[in-house]
Amino acid sequence: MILLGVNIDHCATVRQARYRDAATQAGGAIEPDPVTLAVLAERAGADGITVHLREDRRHIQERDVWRLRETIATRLNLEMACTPAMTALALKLKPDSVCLVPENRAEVTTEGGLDVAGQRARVAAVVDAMNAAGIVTSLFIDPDAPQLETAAAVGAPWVELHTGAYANAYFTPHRATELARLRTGCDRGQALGLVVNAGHGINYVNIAEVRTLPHLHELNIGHSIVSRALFTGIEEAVREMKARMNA
Ligand SMILES: CC(=O)[C@@H](O)[C@H](O)COP(=O)(O)O
Ligand SMILES: NCC(=O)COP(=O)(O)O
Repeated sequence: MILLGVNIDHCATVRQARYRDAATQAGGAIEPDPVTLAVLAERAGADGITVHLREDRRHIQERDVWRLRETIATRLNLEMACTPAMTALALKLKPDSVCLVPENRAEVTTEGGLDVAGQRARVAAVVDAMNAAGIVTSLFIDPDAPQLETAAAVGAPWVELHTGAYANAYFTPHRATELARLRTGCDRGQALGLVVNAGHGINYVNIAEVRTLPHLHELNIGHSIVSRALFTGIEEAVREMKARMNA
């Protein structure tokens, strides 16, 4: 069975919608509360909760991650940039796992995978710190051989394959090529002894193909689940995705 990590970032996007900068953000936007959403998602069968604490705090705030740590019953997966500040925060927070992701303030969303091969020493230092603290590290990478091989070489136990290129290509002639690229990545990750997760842009339509990828441990899905929850409620949105993942 493939596990489901529910990313609740975009509940916080709605909450922050009226706050343009850190000064007003601190003014106490309180609803919709991401922690409440996380608890309801768990009640509906979420196997874990994922949040991306971005440096620009466009959605999830630091106070959210501390409240999640105290409240949720499943697993807390903290997505973070490879920075000293985020490493220090994670070592204090002690999430069940961290997922190292690329970040830049100009991006609309996470546009590509972390270039592990191009910054091996920087990534290895964070992985070593997390390994020493007993925190599982996942690397959010494109499904390509140099990234997968470097992920294994730096001692990361998990990878999360970026499914965004496939999701964006779904209605184009490139869809089959991107799915094949992911399939090859899953096989290579398994062969390298890595736990293989996947995420970004997975929805209630493309899940029918994503679920056929081999060796999948967990899918991290957020935007489509939160979007559907606006109409059906989070519990039904989570139940429906779990049913489709494992149909
Ligand atoms: C790393 C990843 O794919 C998700 O966490 C994604 O970043 C969702 O958050 P954003 O929409 O802010 O990128
Ligand atoms: N790492 C992917 C994730 O957590 C959720 O991405 P999305 O479903 O919001 O695109």
